[in-house]
Formats: sequence, C-alpha cells, structure tokens
Amino acid sequence: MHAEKFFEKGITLNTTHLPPRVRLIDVGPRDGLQNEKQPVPAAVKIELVHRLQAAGLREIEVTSYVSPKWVPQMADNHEVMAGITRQSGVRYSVLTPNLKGFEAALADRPDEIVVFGAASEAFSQKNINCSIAESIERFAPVVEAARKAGIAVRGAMSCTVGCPYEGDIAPERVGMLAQLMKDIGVQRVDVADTIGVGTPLKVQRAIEATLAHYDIDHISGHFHDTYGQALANTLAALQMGVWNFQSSVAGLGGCPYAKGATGNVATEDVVYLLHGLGIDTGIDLEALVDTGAWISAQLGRPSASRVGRALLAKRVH
Ligand SMILES: CC(C)(COP(=O)([O-])OP(=O)([O-])OC[C@H]1O[C@@H](n2cnc3c(N)ncnc32)[C@H](O)[C@@H]1OP(=O)([O-])[O-])[C@@H](O)C(=O)NCCC(=O)NCCSC(=O)C[C@@](C)(O)CC(=O)[O-]
Repeated sequence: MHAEKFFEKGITLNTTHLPPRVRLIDVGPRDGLQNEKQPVPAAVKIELVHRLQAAGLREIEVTSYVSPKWVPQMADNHEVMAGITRQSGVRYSVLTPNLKGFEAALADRPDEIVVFGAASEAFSQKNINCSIAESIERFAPVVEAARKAGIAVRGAMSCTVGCPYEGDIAPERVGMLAQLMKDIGVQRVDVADTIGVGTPLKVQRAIEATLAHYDIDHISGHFHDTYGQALANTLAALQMGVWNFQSSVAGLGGCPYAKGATGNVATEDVVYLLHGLGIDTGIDLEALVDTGAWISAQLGRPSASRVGRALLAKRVH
C-alpha cells in the first residue's frame, strides 16, 4: 500500500502516550564495562563519565560495590568515584547489593544507590548468590540506611521477560518482585531484559505488571540488544508512557552471569530514535557519537552503535 493510503486510513504510529521528553541513564561505565576482560584503567572510566556528562547525560551509573572476586573490573570503585569532577544537575548512581557494599559506597557520596534483584530464582542465585526472598532481606537494611542518609534508591529487576537458566518469565513474577521492592521502600524500578530476548508485547506485559506497584514516572526500561529487539522494545515502552530508560554508549556491556548476552541498547541509537520522534533528551548526539568512538578505541574494537557508525562514516564523506 502506498504511504499516503496508510495516512488516509488513519494507520499511523500510535503517539497517544509518547512522552514529550525522555531521561536517559547511561550505564556504560558500570554495566558496560563490568564484563570487560581486559583491565580498563580508572582514568578511562573517569574520562568516560566526563565525556558523557559533557554530551548532556544527566544520569550516569558509575560503578558497583560488589565483591572484587566476582567482578574484578569494578574493584576500582573508590578511585573512579573520587576522580569524577561532578557537574551540578547530574545524578551519579552506583550498585550496592548488601550493607557491606552500601557502607563502602557511602564514603563516595553517590546520589542514588541501586539494589539489584531478579524475577528468576536461578538468576538471583547465580548473580548475587541468594534466593529472591533472601535478596529482599539483604536489600531492606540497605534501602533504609540509604533513605536515612538522603540517598535515592532504585531497584533493578533482572530477567523480567527471560532468564538464561529458566527461560520465559511470567509477568506475574515481575509483579511479585515489584511488590517486594515497593514494600521495602525502593523508590523506582528498572524493568530489565537482561539477555535481550524480549519482544514488544512481552516487554509491555512486564511493564504492565510493574505498573500495579509503581507509577509510570518511577519505571524505567533497561533493554539489552542480543536479538536486535531493544529499539522496538523501547518504542513499545514509550507507547505506554515510559520516559526513563537505561542505555549504554557504544552499546557496551553484558552481565557476567548472562553468558552470550550482548550489551545494552546503544545510547546513540536510542537518542536517534527519540529525536526522530520529536522527543527531547537534552543530549548532543554528535558529542555522544564522539564519546562512543572514543571508548570503543580505548577498548580496541568498533562501536556496537549502528547510529554511531553511520554518523562517523557520514563525516568522512
Ligand atoms: C552480592 C555478593 C557480594 C554476595 O556474595 P556472597 O559470596 O554471597 O557474600 P558473603 O557475604 O558470603 O561474602 C563473601 C565474600 O565477599 C565479600 N563481600 C560481600 N559483599 C561484598 C561487597 N558488597 N563488596 C565487596 N566484597 C563483598 C565478603 O567480604 C567475603 O569476602 P572474603 O571473606 O571471602 O574475602 C556477590 O555475589 C557479588 O559480588 N556478586 C556480583 C554481582 C554483580 O555485580 N553482578 C553484575 C551486576 S547486576 C547486572 O549487571 C544486571 C543489571 C543491574 O544491569 C540489570 C540487568 O540487565 O538485568
């Protein structure tokens, strides 16, 4: 059918709930680099944060306070946090799985801490070495201490559509986890497709289950791009009114406990999609593309961002 005919019939993109602006949390320095086999110097991580904030990112997930035996790449958490020149209006978040991690993080004054659970029992065991119920018991005092210290609390919910060990995850399990997070005082949650197997309807069902416990302003989408579905899933979430998303410059990343899963959706690709929809991000796409090219060069491989690669190629011609 000819394009005009679609419009005549009123068949257009459903823009009813599209938000006017979107806030992106770049998780590149943490999620992006945590799985990197080669050591990445703290100075590179610090410069990555500086470049991201200069490109207009207003939320950056910087590092995690986890066991260095489990995730050696994040062992330099103190050095990285201490090395950042903070810009006003930027929120710096860090992962803290337990009180030990929170106490270590406290000295570095993060704006937000992230407790991270899973909608899958098997993933919870592999990732944080405890059941879902035990994880909530560990998170509760962390959340309480953070809120007492005036630090915001986010909860990452892994495997909300699929798990590398259990397969499909029912939306009810996502709803149960969201309820547990809410009960202990977590202020906002991420609906994460950890292994990038989700498709738009599945992702919408996971978000819908979360909406029973959190309003739309307190839900973010976190989509890995293993099966190339992350942008479609982002659009599906936008159509529900979700306006907070996590992404990773140059599509960096992967979780050490989700073998074969690729990185997060590239921030450059999400920004291009959003700007194309007329949605404001406050991000300078060209500066972001430079940042993606820079970190990819540091890691010695091409950027996983298709928009990044396309815009760089265009500059050459
Ligand atoms: C959670 C733990 C710490 C539990 O680890 P554990 O072994 O169950 O804890 P434990 O209390 O029995 O302690 C064992 C050892 O770990 C130490 N320890 C204990 N806690 C800490 C801490 N906070 N910081 C530093 N060290 C710690 C503790 O001191 C002790 O040291 P040892 O006496 O053997 O020398 C461990 O399983 C761990 O570090 N796991 C790594 C989890 C991780 O970082 N995963 C990747 C991030 S999640 C993710 O990427 C998904 C997400 C968020 O992006 C969303 C998505 O896409 O799905």
